Amino acid sequence: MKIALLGYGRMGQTIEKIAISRGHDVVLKIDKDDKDYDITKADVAIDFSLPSAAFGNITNCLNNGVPVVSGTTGWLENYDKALALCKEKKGAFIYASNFSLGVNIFFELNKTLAKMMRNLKEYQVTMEEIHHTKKLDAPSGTAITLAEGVIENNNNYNAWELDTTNKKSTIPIAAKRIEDVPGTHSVNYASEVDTINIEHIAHNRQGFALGAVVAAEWLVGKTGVFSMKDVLGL
Ligand SMILES: NC(=O)C1=CN([C@@H]2O[C@H](COP(=O)(O)OP(=O)(O)OC[C@H]3O[C@@H](n4cnc5c(N)ncnc54)[C@H](O)[C@@H]3O)[C@@H](O)[C@H]2O)C=CC1
Ligand SMILES: O=C(O)C1=N[C@H](C(=O)O)C[C@H](O)C1
Repeated sequence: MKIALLGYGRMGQTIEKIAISRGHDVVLKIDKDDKDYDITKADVAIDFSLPSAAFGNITNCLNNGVPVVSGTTGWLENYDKALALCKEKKGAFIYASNFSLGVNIFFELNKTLAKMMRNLKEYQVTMEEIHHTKKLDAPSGTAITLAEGVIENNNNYNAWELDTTNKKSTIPIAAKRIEDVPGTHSVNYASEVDTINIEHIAHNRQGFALGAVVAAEWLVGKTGVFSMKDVLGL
């Protein structure tokens, strides 16, 4: 497969190594100063760029009939427009806040736990995410997906907020920034007598990168908007 990398930073470079090891050709490596390139050289594009750049990159792919996988976080105010464009152009698109197999299993575990806690009013949920100091967005896309997973499955909660909140129906998300941490997420249900805690710790970026390449392999030849749940059959 001919792959275009849109964003050649920490993730773009990790994805390149994994793509090559799986027999793919990286035909374009696009970063912030690359403007005039022909995206149709690629069979599929993988976007890990910046919150401010992702929507433009996705739009360019969909307008040119190139399937696109995006892992960039912090651009979701434009997500519905990307879906509409994908439908209009009969294109192929996957966004995931986290492409790792482990986190996608963790997402399902989070939803199951949220259902189990529905009638247990003595517990209050909080979330924490820890990332490296270069991260631009907070809370992380993964933490937002986790919060949405609780809200959809537990009607004691209807919103999330960064840091603290006074409302019992709002999930507080603490975002910590510590040098070199690839990504740690925890969901905690605390009562007077105990705490139930589930946690995912990424040890490096390999899992995110492998998931993005597997998603790209899966997407080529399909039409529609998909999620990692579709790719992994979860
Ligand atoms: N969904 C997932 O599994 C994961 C998502 N991420 C997200 O991916 C994004 C990138 O993360 P990193 O690689 O760590 O960041 P990074 O800062 O190392 O790389 C981003 C690169 O995009 C470049 N860029 C800027 N404007 C661009 C444009 N118009 N087109 C193409 N590239 C452009 C930057 O110059 C930079 O080299 C972030 O939003 C991060 O939250 C990161 C890891 C996993
Ligand atoms: O910026 C990162 O590094 C990461 N971003 C994603 C997010 O915002 O959830 C995924 C992962 O945690 C690493």
